[in-house]
Amino acid sequence: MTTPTRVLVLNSGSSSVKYQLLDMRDASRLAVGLVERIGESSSRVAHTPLEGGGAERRERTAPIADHAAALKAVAEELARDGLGLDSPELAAIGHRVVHGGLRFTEPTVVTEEVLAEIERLVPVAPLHNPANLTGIRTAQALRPDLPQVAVFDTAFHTTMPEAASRYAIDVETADAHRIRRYGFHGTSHAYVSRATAELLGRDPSEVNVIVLHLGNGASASAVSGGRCVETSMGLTPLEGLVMGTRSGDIDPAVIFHLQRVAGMSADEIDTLLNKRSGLVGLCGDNDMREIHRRIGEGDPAARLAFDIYVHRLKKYIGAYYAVLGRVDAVAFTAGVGENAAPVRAAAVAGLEELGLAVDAGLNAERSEGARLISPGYARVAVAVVPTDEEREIARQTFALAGGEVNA
Ligand SMILES: Nc1ncnc2c1ncn2[C@@H]1O[C@H](COP(=O)(O)OP(=O)(O)O)[C@@H](O)[C@H]1O
Ligand SMILES: CC(=O)OP(=O)(O)O
Ligand SMILES: [Mg+2]
Repeated sequence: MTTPTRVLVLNSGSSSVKYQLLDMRDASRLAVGLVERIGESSSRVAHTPLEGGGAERRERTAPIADHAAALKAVAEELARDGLGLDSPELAAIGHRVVHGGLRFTEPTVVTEEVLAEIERLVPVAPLHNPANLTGIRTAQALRPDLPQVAVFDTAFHTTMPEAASRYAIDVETADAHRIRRYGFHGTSHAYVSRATAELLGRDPSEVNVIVLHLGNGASASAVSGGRCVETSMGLTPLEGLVMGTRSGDIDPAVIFHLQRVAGMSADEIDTLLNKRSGLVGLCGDNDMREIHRRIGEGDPAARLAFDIYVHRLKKYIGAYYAVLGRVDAVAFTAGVGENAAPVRAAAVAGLEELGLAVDAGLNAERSEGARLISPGYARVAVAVVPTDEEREIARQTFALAGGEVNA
């Protein structure tokens, strides 16, 4: 029998599951897909078979009640292309797990004890860890013989110095409740900071990079010589930048004020800040494409939402510049970072004195891979670097499952 070389990666979010099936002999993708709007009446399943598959992209809407049903839909889609989970070519299943606390600094083979620890962290990642757990348990039930590997969003940030990772609150209280800054999107920050060094033709150990991961959730990180020294998310993925539906930084007293004066409960405020704030709270839309369109029509609420988003981003670029002392590159990634040229231009506008500038022509271009968008004279490279959390999770999963990774 040949050695299995395929890895299935599951990235379970609060209301979606993204997946990729890869062949780790060359890290090529055999299929990619997405189940979104889980729990709504019109969930969408989009499945694209790739290399050698020969089959067409398929899309359908159907009510998918929960993550377990979503995983079943994923298994069915793969099976239709002869890529089912029963395949003997599958070597392992890799899972993105958002919160790993302080304990998980490396990819980890899932055991009952690991599951219990991920469960214990649910209160600090309520939108994410429950979905991750369901993904793992469902995959285990389908393939109990395979290693299930958890790759943690928090792992890359465990190198942050205490000056960055501690909050300035009473130490005993903080320690008793493990309150500190953990940071998230670490797989993406690690991958993109390395890819940026590669784009510059330099070793990651030599370069300082500010990574701006701007998806639905958004975070910034300062990476020095390949190690994370600061990041914008904290105890939970709520701190930092303005996001699609999350507020990012606010004065914590806003919460007490809402409790005491507006009579809101802790759960109501949690929902307000996580789901009804950010871009959606400011203008009713969390999709940057829609915001661009409305700005084009002269819509003042969309304009203000954009300005607040970019203002916060610029503050973080300045802050991380100061933290790093010397910056070699600023890298934009994820849905907004990779696609929204106006966000990139506005975030860097006026920072010429810091050596930062964007070339309008390069910024407006559309292309697949990593690319520079700064003019030749700029001291600091500004780059668009597509992230690929799934491929990175596959690489780490396969390595842990004993495979030789060539790509
Ligand atoms: N062409 C585009 N122009 C501007 N923004 C875009 C474009 N495509 C995607 N986006 C933004 O990217 C977001 C999704 O980013 P993504 O990284 O896929 O998020 P997540 O992984 O958190 O679901 C969308 O909500 C939208 O705001
Ligand atoms: C941690 C986090 O915010 O993840 P996402 O962007 O997938 O919501
Ligand atoms: Mg994402």
